[in-house]
Amino acid sequence: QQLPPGPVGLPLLGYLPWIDSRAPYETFARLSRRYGRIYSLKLGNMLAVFLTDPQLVRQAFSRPVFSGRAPLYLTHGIMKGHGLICAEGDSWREHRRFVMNVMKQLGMAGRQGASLMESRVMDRVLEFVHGLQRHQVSSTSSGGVDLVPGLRHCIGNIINGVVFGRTYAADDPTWIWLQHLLDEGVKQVAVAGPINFLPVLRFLPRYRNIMSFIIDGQVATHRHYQEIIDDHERQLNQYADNQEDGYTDVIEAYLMEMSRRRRANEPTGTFTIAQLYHVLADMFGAGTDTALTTIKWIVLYVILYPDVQSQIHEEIERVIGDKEGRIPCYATDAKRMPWTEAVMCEVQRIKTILPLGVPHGTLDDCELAGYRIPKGAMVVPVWWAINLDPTLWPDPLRFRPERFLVRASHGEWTLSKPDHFLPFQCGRRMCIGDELGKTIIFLFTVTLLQRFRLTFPPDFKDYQPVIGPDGQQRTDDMPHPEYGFTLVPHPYPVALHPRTPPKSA
Ligand code: HEM
Repeated sequence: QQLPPGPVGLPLLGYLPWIDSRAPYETFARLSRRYGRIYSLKLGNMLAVFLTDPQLVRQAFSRPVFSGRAPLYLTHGIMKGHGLICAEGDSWREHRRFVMNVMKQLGMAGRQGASLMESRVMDRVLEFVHGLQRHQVSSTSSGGVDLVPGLRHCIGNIINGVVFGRTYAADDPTWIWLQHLLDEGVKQVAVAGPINFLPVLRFLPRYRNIMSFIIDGQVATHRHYQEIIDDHERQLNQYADNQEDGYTDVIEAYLMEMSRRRRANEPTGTFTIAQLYHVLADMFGAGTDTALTTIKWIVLYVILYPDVQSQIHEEIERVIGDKEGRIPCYATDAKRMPWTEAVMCEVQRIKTILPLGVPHGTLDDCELAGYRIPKGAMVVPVWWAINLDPTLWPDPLRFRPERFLVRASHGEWTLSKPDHFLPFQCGRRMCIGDELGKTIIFLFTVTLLQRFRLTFPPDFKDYQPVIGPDGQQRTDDMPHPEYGFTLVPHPYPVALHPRTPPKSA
């Protein structure tokens, strides 16, 4: 059997010199047009296999042999396969099962936990919109507001509550530092990308500084996590008799599991404090950046498409109401708001925040689509190509939420997500925070639009709607997004026009 076809690169470097460093996803989407639905190339010494057919991604990611992570320097060399995102084998299996169960018990996963998840998320959503309502006068008259700091603070605190059992005040210096580390860390990891394939680069001064930043940041965060863990241990010792009452966050659950194993004379196995640090960092990083980035794109698109925004306003008015000020509820309102849901899906399609997904790795030699895939290969689902494939999505560069709607037998529009729409990936490693992520995105977006009409401030001209030759508005030549771990829109300010008088202003 042969390897999948693909371009030949240079010795040692492989195809690295030809990759567009600002938009690698464009390079890999372009290659798929030449080599088809599965192709391979060398990145440094590593064989990378690219999948641009969603059926092939489903097929591969459902198989145990494809459930590893690629042996990148950052995941295997720095993170040493700890935590959840970088882990493989028994440690990954045990921790994934454990964390999914904890999320369920905390009401943060699955429909059955809807009400608890709603209330935790909604507290932070209200904090966010109340903060905006206090600033709205200056925002419409001047250069607008930057929604990102408030969003990052509130979304971060949702995850903090679940993971660490604590939230921070917006001006808490520790919190400002933690957010900076995440933000900067994501950027630096992206810049350090080539080290993954050519670890020798880490000795060059440019990369040495980045590696120091990443490693020092890791040591400092772990030190902070240890203080939080110590607090939890003190609490648990104090209330040792009531441990059957259950836990309220991931740290507590983890410590209780370690103590249960010790009392039962079971080996603690892969459950160690070092491993806990990484699980906490993974959940904080994976949960905050993804949801925040998705909301940034949604807000941008509803500003660029005012008619789309008006239709969301109409739906909010009809289902939730503006005037009485009832707060939205994901569990009951989302299914009655197909247009709003379709807009969110269409944004996730047209601006895939993980255009190269989260790559997997092969744990053994195997076969896919008739080709030989060796052990230790990196397997990359090219969502950028899949989500813009004209055979799956007609006129893919047009922003058309209608593509996610079908007319039901009773004549009403309902949401319909095709099988090839997979923003949380699929199979054995599929995102464990999908329900929480969807709840956060829905509640922040809908509550914001319930209270405000959003535009750019009059003097902001970075984004201009472009009308294509067919007379339809297009957005394919908007300012270049920034690509790190996620694809982030070029920053923009927002003018907030209140739709209902704020109650307490
Ligand atoms: C819009 C929001 C989100 C998106 C688009 C998203 C997307 C993804 C994707 C594509 C993966 C890779 C799956 C794979 O390797 O096959 C992933 C993994 C993961 N996600 Fe999310 N995610 C989101 C929110 C969250 C939240 C809120 C959490 C939890 C706090 C979370 C926790 C994780 C974890 C722990 C993994 C690693 C799973 C594993 O390796 O077994 N995610 N996510």
